[in-house]
Amino acid sequence: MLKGIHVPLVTPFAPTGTAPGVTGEVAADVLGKLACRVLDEGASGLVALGTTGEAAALSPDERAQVVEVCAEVCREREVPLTVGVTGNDTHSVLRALEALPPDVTAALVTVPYFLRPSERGVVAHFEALADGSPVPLVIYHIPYRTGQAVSAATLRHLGAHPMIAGVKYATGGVDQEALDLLGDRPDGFDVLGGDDAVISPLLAAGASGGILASANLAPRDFADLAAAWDAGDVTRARDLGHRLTRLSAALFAEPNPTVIKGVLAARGLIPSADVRLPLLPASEASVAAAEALLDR
Ligand SMILES: O=C(O)C1=N[C@H](C(=O)O)C[C@H](O)C1
Repeated sequence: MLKGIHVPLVTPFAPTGTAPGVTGEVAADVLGKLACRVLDEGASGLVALGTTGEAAALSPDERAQVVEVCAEVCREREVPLTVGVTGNDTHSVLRALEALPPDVTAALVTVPYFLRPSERGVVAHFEALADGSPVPLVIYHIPYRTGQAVSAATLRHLGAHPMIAGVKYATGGVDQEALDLLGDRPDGFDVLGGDDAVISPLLAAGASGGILASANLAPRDFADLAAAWDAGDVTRARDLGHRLTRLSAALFAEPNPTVIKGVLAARGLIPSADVRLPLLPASEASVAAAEALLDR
């Protein structure tokens, strides 16, 4: 269901010029333009309310506004819209899923964080969500943030549920569990890379695509990378992959999405590089280093 490169859009804010970490309102018109730009350049779909979109720092009204803007663009372009839904208690996540507006293709749901339930608890959580959700789920597996291990066997078990469409796999590398999962995944269950710097080897190992913050800046290159691995064009894929890994490392030199917003603002694509507390804007040096790689 979700192949290719899906872009978790940043949330652009109107400039205030007050204090670092304090921003103006969501620049909805600019968000719409960013959405069109990444799709024009080859992205397969959009992700609203990802970590990159600073979802946790948006008010409920702002979250609804972001989803509305993205949904309108996805509707016009007939591409999938995935919406991030976070939370670590089953009932409130289920309520949030039930409240999703129409036009949402899938919900990106984080493995319950901080609580560290057993893996059986994780399975019970996702089965309860999948049984009640109006849209298919993509499991967001990011153990270095959630503190929760989930094995390939557990993901494979969950992937057999008809309402669990895939996993955004972000364990920090291409580990044995990733290869185990990619070597034997349920029919119709997509594995999407979620660690930008290792997307190339994950695609080489058989991932269906990626949800990549770096694609806010280089959508065409990431789309080409996915297409090259898909077509078996190993020489091109390796070359692109090596270059994009360096770019992603530079874009993640400071907490995401601060460097990406710095570069987007420097290029006039968003009105300010502002991020909301507890994030602080990236340093000029990090933005300049990323820009230099992007220019190459
Ligand atoms: O917002 C997302 O979705 C992503 N967030 C990750 C992060 O902030 O660590 C990075 C990934 O590229 C996509």
